Amino acid sequence: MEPSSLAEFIRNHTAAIVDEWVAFARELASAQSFTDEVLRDHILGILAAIEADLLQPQTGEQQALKARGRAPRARQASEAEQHGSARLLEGVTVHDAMAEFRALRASILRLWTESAATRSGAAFSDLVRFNEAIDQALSESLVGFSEDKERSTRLFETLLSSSPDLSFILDREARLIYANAAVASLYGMAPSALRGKRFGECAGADQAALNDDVRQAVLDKGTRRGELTIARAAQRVTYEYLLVPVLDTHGEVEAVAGTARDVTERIASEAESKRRAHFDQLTRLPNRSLFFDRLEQEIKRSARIGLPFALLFIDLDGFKDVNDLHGHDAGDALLCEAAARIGACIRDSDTVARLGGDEFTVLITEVRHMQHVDILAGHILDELRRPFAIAGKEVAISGSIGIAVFPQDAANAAELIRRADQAMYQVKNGGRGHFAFFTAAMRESAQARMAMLGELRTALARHQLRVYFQPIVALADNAIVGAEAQLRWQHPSGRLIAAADFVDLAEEAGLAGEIDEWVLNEALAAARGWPQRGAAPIFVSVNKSASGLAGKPADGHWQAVIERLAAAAVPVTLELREAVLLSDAPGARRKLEQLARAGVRVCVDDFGAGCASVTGLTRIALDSLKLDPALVRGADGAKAAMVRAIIAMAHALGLRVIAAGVETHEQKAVLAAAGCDYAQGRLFSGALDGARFAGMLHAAH
Ligand SMILES: Nc1nc2c(ncn2[C@@H]2O[C@H](COP(=O)(O)OP(=O)(O)OP(=O)(O)O)[C@@H](O)[C@H]2O)c(=O)[nH]1
Repeated sequence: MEPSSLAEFIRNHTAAIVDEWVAFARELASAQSFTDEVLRDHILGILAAIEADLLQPQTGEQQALKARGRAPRARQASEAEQHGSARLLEGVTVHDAMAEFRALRASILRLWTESAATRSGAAFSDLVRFNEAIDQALSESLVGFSEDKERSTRLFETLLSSSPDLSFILDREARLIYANAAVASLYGMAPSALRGKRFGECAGADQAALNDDVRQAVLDKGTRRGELTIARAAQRVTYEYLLVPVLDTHGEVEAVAGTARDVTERIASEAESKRRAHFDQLTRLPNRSLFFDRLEQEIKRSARIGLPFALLFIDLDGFKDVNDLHGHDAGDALLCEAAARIGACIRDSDTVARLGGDEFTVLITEVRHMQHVDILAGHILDELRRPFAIAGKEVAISGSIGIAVFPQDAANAAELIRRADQAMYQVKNGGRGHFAFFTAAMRESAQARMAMLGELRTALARHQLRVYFQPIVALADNAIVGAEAQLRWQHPSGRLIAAADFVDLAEEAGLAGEIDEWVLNEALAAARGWPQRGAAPIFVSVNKSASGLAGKPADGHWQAVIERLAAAAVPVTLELREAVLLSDAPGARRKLEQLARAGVRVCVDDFGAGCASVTGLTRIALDSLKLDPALVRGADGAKAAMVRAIIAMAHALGLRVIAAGVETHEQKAVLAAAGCDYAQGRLFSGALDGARFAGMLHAAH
C-alpha cells in the first residue's frame, strides 16, 4: 500500500531523498570539503526534525503561529538548530544553508508528486504541514547558525579586547575598519572613532612601511611582517606587526587583518646583549672581541689607503698592589679612570680597548709621521703617571707600552698584537714606565725563545735535565749541613744552562710542575746515599715554582707530594720565591700550612731582593730565609747594616738564615759577625753533580 502521509513517505524514501540532496550539496562551494558521509549525517538529522514536526499533533493556533514564524522555540535545541550551528562551524555560509533547504524542499516535493500519494485526500493538508515543517527546520537551523555566530563574535571580541597586543583590520587602503581596545587606548579614542583612520593620522606613527606592506598583501595575497614605530608621550614604542589578507567569497582580498606586539623592550635588551658582547662592562670600552674586529678592519683599510697604523699595548705597572692595598673596588675605579685618561689622549677615529685585567690597547690609524706615535705614547704615560684620586686617597701607578706598526712589523692581527705585547714585555723587563717600539732584535729574541720552548718540551723525555747540588755550610765550623738541589739543562748544543735561564719558560709552557717533581725525585734519590753528619742528617733543599703552589690544596697530586716529602729519609726544605709569601693565590697559604704540619721545612729564597715584608714572614710557618746574593755581595755600609738587621729580625722570629752567593772571605766574615747561620757560594763550592757531591761528603765525614 502507498504511504498515507508525507511523514511516512519521507521515512520510506529516505535513501532516494538523501542521494538527490547529496548530489545537490556537492555543487555548493562551502560544502566542497565535506565527505558524503558528513553530508548524509547532516541531511538525515534535518529529515528526522521535519518528520518529528509532521507527526506532532498541532492545534490551529500553533499552526497559525508557525506560519507567521512565531512558534515558540523548544526548551532544548532542536535537531535542526544543532545542525545549523554545526554547519556554521564547518564553514557553510548562510546563503548555502538556505539553498540546501530549498533543494530539500524541491526534491521531496518532486518525489512525492511523482508518487501515488498525491492522489490521496490527505495530500493537500500534508503539503501545508510539510511546508510549515521545512520552514520551521530552516528557521531553527538559522537561529542556531546566527546564535553561534553572535556568540563567536562576542568571544572573539572579548579575546581581542583583553589582548595587550594591537589587533586591527584595515581596508585595502590601510584605513582602520576594526580596532581592538589596545589600539583605542594607544590613541586615547573609542574604537568606533578610529574607523576610517590610518595609523599615522592618529599618532606619530611612521606608516610608510605599513602602507607598503598592506599594498603588497593586497597584491600578492601573502602575509607580511614588519615594524611600526609610534611616538607615545616622550617615548618611542616599536611594534612588530603581522598582516594577513582576508579573502572574500570570490577569493579577492577585501581587507587585511593585523596584529602588532610591543617589542620595544625586546629590542632594547637585544641591543644591550649586543653591547655586552662587544664592550667591557667596567670601563665601557670595546672589549677584546670588538677590538679584534676593528683591528682586522684597520688592516684591510691600511692596506687599501697605503698608510701604516700603530698598535699600542698598554699594561699598568703595579696595578696588583692597588687591589691588594686599597681593595678591588678601588682597583676597578682606577681602571675606569685610566681608561678615561687614555681615551682623552687619542682622536675620535682611533680606538681604545680593554683586553682584560690591566691591559689596554690603542689603534692609531693613518700614521703619517712616526714621531706622532712617540708623542702620543709619551702623553699616555704622563697621564697614567699623574696620581689617581681613588677612594679619598692618592694612588700612583705607571704604565708600560709596547708598540707594533702595521705593515712593517706583522702581516696579520694576531701577529701584530704579539709583537706589541713582546715590546711591552721588554719594557717591563727594562724597568717599566716607558714605551718601546717592536724591533728586529726583539723578533730574533722572540724566535730564539720559541725555539728554546720547543726544545724544553722534550728535554725531560730526552734525559737532558740534570740535578746539581751546591753545598750549604755552617758558618760556625764550615761543615756541610745540607745542599741545594739545582736544576741544569744539558742543552744539545753542549751548553749547560742554569735553571734561572729557563724556569720562566718552563712556567709558560706549563712544564714547571712536572719538572719540579722530577727534581724532587732525583734529589731524594741522591740524598739517600749521603752520609750523616754525626746525628744530624744532611738536608736537601729543592726549589718550588710559584705555579706549584697554585691550584686546590686538596688535589690528589699535591697530597701525594706532601706524603712523599713527609716520608722522605732525609729532611727536605722547600725553597719558595719571596713573591710567594705575598701571594694570595687561592689555597697557597693552606698548602704552606699543610707543609708545616707534615714537617717539611720552608725557606724563603732570595730574601731582600724584592719587597717581602716582615709581616709576610709572620703570616706563614717558615723554617729559614735565604739572603739574596745581591745583598750578600753589597760592599757598602748600608747593605751590611740591612743584612745585620734582617738576620737579627729572622732570629727573633725563630728562623735560620742562609746567605747565598758568598764569594769572598770578607763577605763570610761580615755574615759570621752578624750571626748568620749557614752560607753557600763559590767561596765554599760551586754546584756539583750528584756523584761529585757525594764524594765530597764522604771525604769530609
Ligand atoms: N680591580 C680589578 N682587578 C682586576 C680586574 N681584572 C684583573 N684584575 C687584577 O689585575 C691584576 C693584574 O695583574 P698584573 O698585571 O700581573 O699586575 P701588576 O701589578 O700590574 O704587574 P705588572 O704588570 O708586572 O706591573 C691581577 O691581580 C688581577 O687580579 C678587574 O676587573 N678589576
